[in-house]
Amino acid sequence: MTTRLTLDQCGLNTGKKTRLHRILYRHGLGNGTALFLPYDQGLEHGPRDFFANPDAASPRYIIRLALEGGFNGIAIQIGLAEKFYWDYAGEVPLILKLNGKTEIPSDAEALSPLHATVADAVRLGADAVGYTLYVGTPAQERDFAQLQAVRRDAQRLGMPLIVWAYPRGAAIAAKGGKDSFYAVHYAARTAGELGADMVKVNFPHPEKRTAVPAPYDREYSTGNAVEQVVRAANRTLLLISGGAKAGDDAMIEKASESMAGGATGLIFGRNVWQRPWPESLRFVTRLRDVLAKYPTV
Ligand SMILES: O=C(CO)COP(=O)(O)O
Repeated sequence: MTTRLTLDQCGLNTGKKTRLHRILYRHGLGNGTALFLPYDQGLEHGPRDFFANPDAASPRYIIRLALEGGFNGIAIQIGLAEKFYWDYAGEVPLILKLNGKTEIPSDAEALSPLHATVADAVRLGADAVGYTLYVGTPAQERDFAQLQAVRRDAQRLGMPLIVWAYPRGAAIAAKGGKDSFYAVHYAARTAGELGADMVKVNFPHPEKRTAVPAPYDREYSTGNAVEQVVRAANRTLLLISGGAKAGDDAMIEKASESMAGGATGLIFGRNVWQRPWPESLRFVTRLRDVLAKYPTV
């Protein structure tokens, strides 16, 4: 059976470990797994993401979902954190996203600029910070340098660093695309190499494994793809993201395969809040049922 990475194996300083312990064992199911509610899509994709369920345009809908759904944390940008987090402070952990961008310019040379600091996260009572790293774009060098400064502050202030590791750009497109096994596997490794405490990746698509050059075409032809991505992340806890809205059963299968592969948890946004109330809450219950089967021991 696949074992899940424990906090004690992560080599964390006291503040980071305390905060991650709070997230993983004092919230959600309290069994070491994580269910995060991301709500940065209003910036990243624009208001179009709220057309499917207009109620979700209001942070209050998200707050209600986070609380009633028993999430381990919500990931939001500084503006919403400043204006809304106090309404439910302490009841659900805050992951402050430190960088972000709109989808208006093309992603080809994507770099997500910083607009908040680790010190802001401390001031707001956050339990982690989030950083979006684009792996493989021509702007990668500047991205790595920007991440280095965040990593140092996070280390100094005892703040867990969660890296959204997104493969992007023409080079990735030529090697199977951003959801290919190659891209996701490499992105998880990259985040671990650069000092992430937790890494968020897209679900690796096994059927795209062969779209890349050797040795990927033969080395990774069998088994649970998530398991291999978890191994690539080493002592960095791994989260799998939801992606565009899909059917219930497909999402539950994705969640189960992720957890069976050793992921610490799920960070599902649109698939949760693009549903109207109370359908959204019912779907969260199904996700929690999956997590309940995979406690971290
Ligand atoms: O982490 C995420 C966005 O920040 C994932 O969101 P989605 O589940 O909507 O893809």
